[in-house]
Amino acid sequence: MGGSGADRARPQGPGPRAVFARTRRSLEIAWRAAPATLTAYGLLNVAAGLLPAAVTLLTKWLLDTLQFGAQAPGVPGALAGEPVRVVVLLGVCTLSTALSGHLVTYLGGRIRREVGLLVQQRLYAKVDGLGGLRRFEDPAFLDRLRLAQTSASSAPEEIIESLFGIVTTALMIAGLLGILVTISPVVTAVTVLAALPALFVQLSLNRSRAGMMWRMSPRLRRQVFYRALMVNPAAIKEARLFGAGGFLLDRMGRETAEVNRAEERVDRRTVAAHAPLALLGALVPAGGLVWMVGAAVRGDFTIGDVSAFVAAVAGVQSALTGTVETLSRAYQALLLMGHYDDVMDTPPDLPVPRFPRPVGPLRTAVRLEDVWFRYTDDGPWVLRGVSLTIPAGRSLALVGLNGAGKSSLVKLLCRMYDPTRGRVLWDGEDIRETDPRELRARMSAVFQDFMAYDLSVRENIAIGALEHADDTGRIREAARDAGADGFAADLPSGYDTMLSREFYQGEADEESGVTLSGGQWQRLAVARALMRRGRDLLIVDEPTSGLDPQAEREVHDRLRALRNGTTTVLVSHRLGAIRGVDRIVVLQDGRITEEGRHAELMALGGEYARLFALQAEGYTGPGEDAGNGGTGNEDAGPEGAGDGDGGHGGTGRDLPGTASGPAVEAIA
Ligand SMILES: Nc1ncnc2c1ncn2[C@@H]1O[C@H](COP(=O)(O)OP(=O)(O)OP(=O)(O)O)[C@@H](O)[C@H]1O
Repeated sequence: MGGSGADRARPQGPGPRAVFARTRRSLEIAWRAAPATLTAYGLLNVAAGLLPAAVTLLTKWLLDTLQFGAQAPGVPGALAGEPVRVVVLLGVCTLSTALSGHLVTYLGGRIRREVGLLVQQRLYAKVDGLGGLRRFEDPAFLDRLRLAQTSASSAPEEIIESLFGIVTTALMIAGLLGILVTISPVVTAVTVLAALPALFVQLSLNRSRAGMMWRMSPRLRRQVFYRALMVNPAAIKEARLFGAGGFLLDRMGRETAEVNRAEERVDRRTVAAHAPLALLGALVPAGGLVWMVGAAVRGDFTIGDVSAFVAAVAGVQSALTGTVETLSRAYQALLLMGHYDDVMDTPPDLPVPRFPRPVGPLRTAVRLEDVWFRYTDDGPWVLRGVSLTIPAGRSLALVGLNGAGKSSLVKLLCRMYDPTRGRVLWDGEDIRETDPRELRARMSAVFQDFMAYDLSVRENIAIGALEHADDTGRIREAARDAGADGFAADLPSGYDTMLSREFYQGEADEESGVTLSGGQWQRLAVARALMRRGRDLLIVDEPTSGLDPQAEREVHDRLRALRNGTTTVLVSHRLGAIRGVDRIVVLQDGRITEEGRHAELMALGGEYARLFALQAEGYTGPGEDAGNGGTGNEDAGPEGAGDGDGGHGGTGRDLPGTASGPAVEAIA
């Protein structure tokens, strides 16, 4: 979050270099996305800029020709005394003006769509390529990313539109002023001078509006956050039970009111500044017109001059107003483009060497060598000098209380982060020397906070190994192994049934989804991991926390069979389920405190034996001294404080009183 407070205090107006760089980037994107459309758009804008002056001039010539015939002053030879030719030209120009407006809008839309697509692709390819997780836990980066997501597809197109808009109005103003100068340099000077205050006042108002929007943006985002909470099913459950709806509504209302007050202040200043400007804007042309008419009556000006004056003054004024609006939009778009640039220029959090070492099949071991890890530079150590060997083909279980560092260790194994100190070795090679994608291709995993995708059952499983997405046999086998085949086959469209908690497309639509239970989602997550069969390392972080006793038994049996020969790292609070692994490692406060087979650790009588005994008491019912009233049993039991992790904990991580779980079987 560092520095964001100070940054918030002022709108970060882009300097000239940033304006140039962002405009150039926008043009480059538009050129990549739609070169022909961009060229046509540019040419049409130039034409649109020149046409008003042409119409004004032709009108003047027409009137002068009607008044003076072939002797009309200033009318070119071919048109002199030829009002029909002038009318035809005037018609062509008027028609072109009308058509060019529509064409510019159409081409602008095309550019917007093409640019939006390209920018979206680039932004999300960048996000996908960031490699690790660190950036996604940095609030400042997330904030920028959110802004880039909402604005990135529109900002480049708006910058281009503004750029061409400014070119158009500049041409228009230059053309009209050119005509005015030929009529009267004094009138021209007065018109320009009268328009300048409006320009400066508008620019200053724009800046203060942009500043207000910038200062209000955290409030706007919090407002969106409260709004989302009020319709989020998970949040609604709690809001209903705790009666927190009013609290959220009140918070949302307060944020909105604060934003409204700030907008109101800027609106009032705008009105106050505009009143004298409007007066000036009306008086100058009116005064000029009175003077022109008087001079025309005296014979100093022709009727064509008067008509050209009226059209030119009105044209210049409206063009200047348009420029101000365009500049204001450009300013906003340039600010937003800055967020996109920031995201695009973010370096990856996991450096990948230019020539990464290939990751071969695991032959000897994965090894952690004196690994120290913390999530932020000033945060507490989560792992403190962990050294650990996971021999190829063997299974290892990580055990420890909540917050001991088990999941963090797993994330280091998958190279979601690099250790702060120490090394993780794959067959002796530091995994920092490898490409994380290649490394992860050698692994499969079920994470504690697994994903539930609003896709079909088939797709939910196939995501584990998309190269086999069409292999129905493999998908069904993975589902069977995870205990998901039974309920999946019974769904309305079997494996093609859409699973959804959010999308609904109407009663008759097959796309509208079926909602699964927490445990069913978890079985799909296990099936997804099992789709990647034959990988070198299988990581299973709390695979059965939401499963019913029967499914838990089945999944553990299957995992036991699968880990035969597969290098496996298993994290579980169900100590009975992991007692069969080759090695159990106890983590306490980021350090390894015990290590060995189940029997060895039980004989040691340390932390593992204590946790195992506590859990056994839970399963054997209200024993003489089981659990209640003991010493700090809220923390001591591995399940005691486990709810709430990753949004999926809490769903029966332990099932006290059930008589058929593997833990019971193991302990009995
Ligand atoms: N993304 C993160 N950013 C900062 N701190 C984190 C992050 N993830 C975990 N931690 C902290 O790291 C410590 C270890 O967490 P970790 O999830 O590794 O524990 P665990 O042993 O897996 O716990 P549990 O049994 O509850 O799953 C905790 O103190 C936690 O608050």
